[in-house]
Amino acid sequence: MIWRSYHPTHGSTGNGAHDEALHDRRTAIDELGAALRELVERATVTEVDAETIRRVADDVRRVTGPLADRPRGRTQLPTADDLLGGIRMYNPVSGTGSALAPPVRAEIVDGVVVGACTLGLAYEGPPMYAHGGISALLLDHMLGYATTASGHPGMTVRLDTVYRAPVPLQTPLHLTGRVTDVNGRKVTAHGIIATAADPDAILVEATGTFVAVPPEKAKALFGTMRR
Ligand SMILES: CCCCCCCCCCCC(=O)SCCNC(=O)CCNC(=O)[C@H](O)C(C)(C)COP(=O)(O)OP(=O)(O)OC[C@H]1O[C@@H](n2cnc3c(N)ncnc32)[C@H](O)[C@@H]1OP(=O)(O)O
Repeated sequence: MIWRSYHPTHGSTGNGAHDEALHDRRTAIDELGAALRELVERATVTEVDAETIRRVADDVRRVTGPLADRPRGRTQLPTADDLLGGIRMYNPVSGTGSALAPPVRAEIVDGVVVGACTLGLAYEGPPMYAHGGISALLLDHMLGYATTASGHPGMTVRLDTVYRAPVPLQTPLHLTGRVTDVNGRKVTAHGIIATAADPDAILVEATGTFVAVPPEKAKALFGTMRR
């Protein structure tokens, strides 16, 4: 599974009408995701008065009503996703439909996953800097992408994170992830977060161990999943 951002050419089935409807749905999800992220960031940075905040809260509750019509449960995959094709619209790191994702844009360059994102004030931990858990989240994602892209997908069983310097908010970031060792079912990967302006100065780095899930475990964990 590769958690990449959606692009219109991904996941083509050869069925024109179906592909067009799917593309339209994914584009709409992209648009809603962008609007939600803007809402989250504006709600975080605003210093308007309490009356305005209450009015916006009422408005938001009202406009989200239509989305409640056809909810899916945890065993049902989003119809816009293509799990095996690596399209996860709501992934909380890279999903363009997610209100939680920065989102990270990542690609593979010479066998290394290279990512970019900018974290807004919604991700704040220490004043002006990213929450440490967010850095770990981004790195888990980068390492998971690297292990999957290398042909050795697995689940994280361990993530060792070293915080060398705070990660600044509202600053373009540079992220990497690469596989460093494959030993049977166990894969080790390493990644970093730096600023785009100074990509060699490591702010946070992580080493992760990923374990391939054997078929019987996969059945127990994911067997109830349906499209
Ligand atoms: C339909 C498609 C869906 C596909 C869905 C794919 C989802 C991808 C998700 C990607 C990334 C995530 O966020 S994953 C989410 C966070 N991670 C999780 O929730 C994983 C929770 N952990 C687990 O469920 C389990 O540990 C498994 C299933 C991963 C592995 O269990 P297991 O099969 O019983 O493995 P086990 O025998 O214990 O260990 C195998 C080897 O790994 C080593 N090992 C185990 N744990 C550790 C550890 N913490 N640190 C070091 N090494 C460890 C063992 O010593 C052993 O080495 P040796 O004796 O062989 O030398």
